[in-house]
Amino acid sequence: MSDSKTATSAHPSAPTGRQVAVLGGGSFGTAMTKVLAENGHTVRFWMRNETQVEEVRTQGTNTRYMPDVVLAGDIRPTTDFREAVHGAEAIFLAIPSKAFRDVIREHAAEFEDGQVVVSLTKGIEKDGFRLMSEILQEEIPRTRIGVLSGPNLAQEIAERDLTATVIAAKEPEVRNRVQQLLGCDYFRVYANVDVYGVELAGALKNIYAIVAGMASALSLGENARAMLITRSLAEMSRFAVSLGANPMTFMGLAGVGDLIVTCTSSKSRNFRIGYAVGKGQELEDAVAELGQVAEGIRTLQLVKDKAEDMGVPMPLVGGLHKILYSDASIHDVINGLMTAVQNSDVEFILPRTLSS
Ligand SMILES: NC(=O)c1ccc[n+]([C@@H]2O[C@H](COP(=O)([O-])OP(=O)(O)OC[C@H]3O[C@@H](n4cnc5c(N)ncnc54)[C@H](O)[C@@H]3O)[C@@H](O)[C@H]2O)c1
Ligand SMILES: O=P(O)(O)OC[C@H](O)CO
Repeated sequence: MSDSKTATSAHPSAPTGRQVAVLGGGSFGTAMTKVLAENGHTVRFWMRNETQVEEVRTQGTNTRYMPDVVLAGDIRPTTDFREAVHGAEAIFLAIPSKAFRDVIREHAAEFEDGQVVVSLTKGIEKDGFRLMSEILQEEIPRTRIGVLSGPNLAQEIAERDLTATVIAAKEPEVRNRVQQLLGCDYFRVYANVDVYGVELAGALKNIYAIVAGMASALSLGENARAMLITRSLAEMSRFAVSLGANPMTFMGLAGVGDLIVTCTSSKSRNFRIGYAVGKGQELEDAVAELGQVAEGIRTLQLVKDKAEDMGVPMPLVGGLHKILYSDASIHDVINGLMTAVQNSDVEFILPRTLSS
């Protein structure tokens, strides 16, 4: 947290009588709980660790994940899943992608018909390349599903820094409800119907944040950073469009917005992993030191395989994979990228003609 700020809660708004649930007691679950509680809603906050529940209940803190944050309002931490979701009009899931399906499957019977269930998770499942909304659709089709994604560093939201996000859902009622529940004077919620594009953008940008962290560690310069972010956008939208996403989604907050923040901020865990590796640290050591999830590492492997299967050129993904898993030197990979065939800038104007 920056020195000049405190993340103590504002006086919560008057109680609204609305009941919501947040599942997952890490950084983002804590930040979203804080927003919802400050907005006057009753928040059932589910996590698996009883000690953490006790700390939230008695101190209003979650020091393992957000050491400087004090929570206020009607927050009911619990390890009891049913108690958390029963009667909640909206359920927000901040569980890492690796555990997402297991948690939902184990508790599928506890969700109620028509409940609004919103994934906050920015990752992809290994088997079948499923996004979290697809897992929800498969495991709990009785519910109404949405996805929230955007330039949303948990720490800044907890500090009430001005932030915007995107709720993507097919049903207008789901979009409207989430906008009402979460929106406030420091948190704006925009709407989109391209669920797949919004969700895939959130997962893909984590890969490029690792690359950007490395570039920062090597002091490659501001021109290089602009090149990297822009070519990342070209690459991730090329991949997503080939899977059916709307290219215009990548012009929005969930696309270029999230890419910018994650590729430029040392508050991003993915960026920090790239920075550490760029400074010479082993990947496993960097991950262990972080102690929180950096989804981009898993996503990189899955996207590389999928892109190769589909024949979609992704030179930045390929280059990062070589650095992390084939012992290629960062300088050799950069040299390879810089001397590859020079292709078109915006592929929607001048189509890419070569596969390099
Ligand atoms: N932190 C952010 O700024 C941020 C912003 C937007 C989206 N997200 C996304 O939210 C998701 C969660 O991220 P985070 O920042 O909260 O991660 P985190 O590492 O801070 O916390 C993860 C939480 O998930 C819990 N968890 C892990 N496995 C579990 C299981 N099997 N059952 C129950 N709980 C389990 C952990 O105990 C921990 O409380 C990620 O997909 C991330 O990309 C994070
Ligand atoms: O800390 P990261 O790298 O997981 O990024 C957090 C958010 O996704 C930024 O929008």
